Amino acid sequence: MTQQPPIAAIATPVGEGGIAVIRVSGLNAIAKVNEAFKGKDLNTQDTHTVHFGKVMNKQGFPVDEVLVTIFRSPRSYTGEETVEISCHGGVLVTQSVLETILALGVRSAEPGEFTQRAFLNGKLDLDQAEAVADLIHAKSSKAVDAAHQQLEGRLGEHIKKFRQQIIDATAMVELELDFIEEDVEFANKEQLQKLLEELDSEITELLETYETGRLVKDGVKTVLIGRPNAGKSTLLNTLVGSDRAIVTEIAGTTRDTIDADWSYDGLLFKLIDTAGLRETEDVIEAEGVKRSQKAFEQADLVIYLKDLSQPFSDIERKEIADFQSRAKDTPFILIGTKADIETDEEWRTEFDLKISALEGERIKELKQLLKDRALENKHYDASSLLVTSTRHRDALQKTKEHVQSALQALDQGMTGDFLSIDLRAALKELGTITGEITNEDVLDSIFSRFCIGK
Ligand SMILES: Nc1nc2c(c(=O)[nH]1)N(C=O)[C@@H](CNc1ccc(C(=O)N[C@@H](CCC(=O)O)C(=O)O)cc1)CN2
Ligand SMILES: Nc1nc2c(ncn2[C@@H]2O[C@H](COP(=O)(O)OP(=O)(O)OP(=O)(O)O)[C@@H](O)[C@H]2O)c(=O)[nH]1
Ligand SMILES: [K+]
Repeated sequence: MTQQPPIAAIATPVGEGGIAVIRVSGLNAIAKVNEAFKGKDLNTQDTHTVHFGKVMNKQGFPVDEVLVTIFRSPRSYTGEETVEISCHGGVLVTQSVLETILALGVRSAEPGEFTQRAFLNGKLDLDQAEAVADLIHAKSSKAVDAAHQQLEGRLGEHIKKFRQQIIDATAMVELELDFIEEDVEFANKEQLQKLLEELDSEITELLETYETGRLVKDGVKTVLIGRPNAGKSTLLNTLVGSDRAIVTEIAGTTRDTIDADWSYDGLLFKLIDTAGLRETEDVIEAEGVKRSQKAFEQADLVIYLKDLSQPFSDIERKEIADFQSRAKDTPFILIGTKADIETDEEWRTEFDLKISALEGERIKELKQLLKDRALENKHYDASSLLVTSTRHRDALQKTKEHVQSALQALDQGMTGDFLSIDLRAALKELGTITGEITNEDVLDSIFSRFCIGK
């Protein structure tokens, strides 16, 4: 393992806290920190041991009382020699300790640089490094589960299995190339075809988890639409449990879309309250209605709200039917609101649910309905592996295309070298997921998502 020059950063959030941690990793990190440490000689201490002492500045004054943990290479998160300094959690104290270390000739770490080093040192595959960022950014418990699965290497295991299958297929192709004269080709062909078809369907199966994975990781974009005064803002406030959106009896109160995060049963919903739909002369309101339409188009889940205290006009019926058909595969939920107000209207329309946000009627049922519909037709169980990143999905998609192209070549009786080209390309795509094959740009875009100190 080659160790790079040492880097340092505060690994805990900036702010007042009980303690804060400064991380130092790289060549001679222990000796470096030891220069500023008053206590035991850190140079002679074992890996994974903790030591009490003081950090002293160049003028010989104590900066803080600390606990220092040392990790000897390669047994650390980064694989490099690493020191963690736990100091008192004040903003200024923490900054002073960091500056004391930087003054020893240690460079400030870039965002994600520790994890990047862990990747370069083979401690983590690229997909695992990405999972670290996902874990940190996770906003729901299902997103945490998915990131943990990936961090544990579950995606990597699948990729490694696919790789082995392709290598096996390549070996068969090459065998055929060697014995082309001896007519072993035919016996092999069926076996090879079976292997590639299996691979194709396994990749497809993994790819199919992406739709769920995306919802779990990014949240379900849930758009509330309907006529002015239908009760959209009231419902949003009821769900999130605070007065996020302004509610008044004036139709046309909500002028712009309003976003609020709401979690239910481990799933994150990104609720979007929209301006009530109507023709309007008001330019601001008209722009709001335009934005409502846009939000609708990007939705993962649509809730159309209809005020049950108002008669149902034909225009409204048409509008609903229109939205429903435009929603296509996006789940569409029709909710009757203000069920607490009596009406003698005969409802010819099937509502999924009739609620009263004001009285809290059937809100529990609504929450469950939202969750069920959001994940309908999507197999989800907490232990299953999900593809959650577009980068992985794209690479898997390309792998699949190469495998299919190999199958086609086989079917058309093309020679082995054609198959080899496809198989090699498939292998390369898989390698980009785990990071065996990568480039500067990909790494930059991945690690720049991290915070400093990770
Ligand atoms: N204080 C602290 N807490 C932390 C981290 C850290 O770096 N420091 N982590 C960072 O994100 C996570 C834990 N990840 C870690 C992964 C590996 C090793 C490590 O020392 N690995 C050695 C030894 C393993 C062993 O003894 O079995 C190794 O891999 O060889 C440490 C932390 C979360 N909590
Ligand atoms: N009785 C009753 N009134 C409700 C209920 N939900 C909302 N309202 C009232 O209906 C009016 C409009 O509610 P909003 O939540 O502002 O409706 P909106 O659909 O967001 O309205 P716009 O911003 O105009 O699009 C307010 O006076 C609410 O108090 C309900 O369940 N029952
Ligand atoms: K209103």
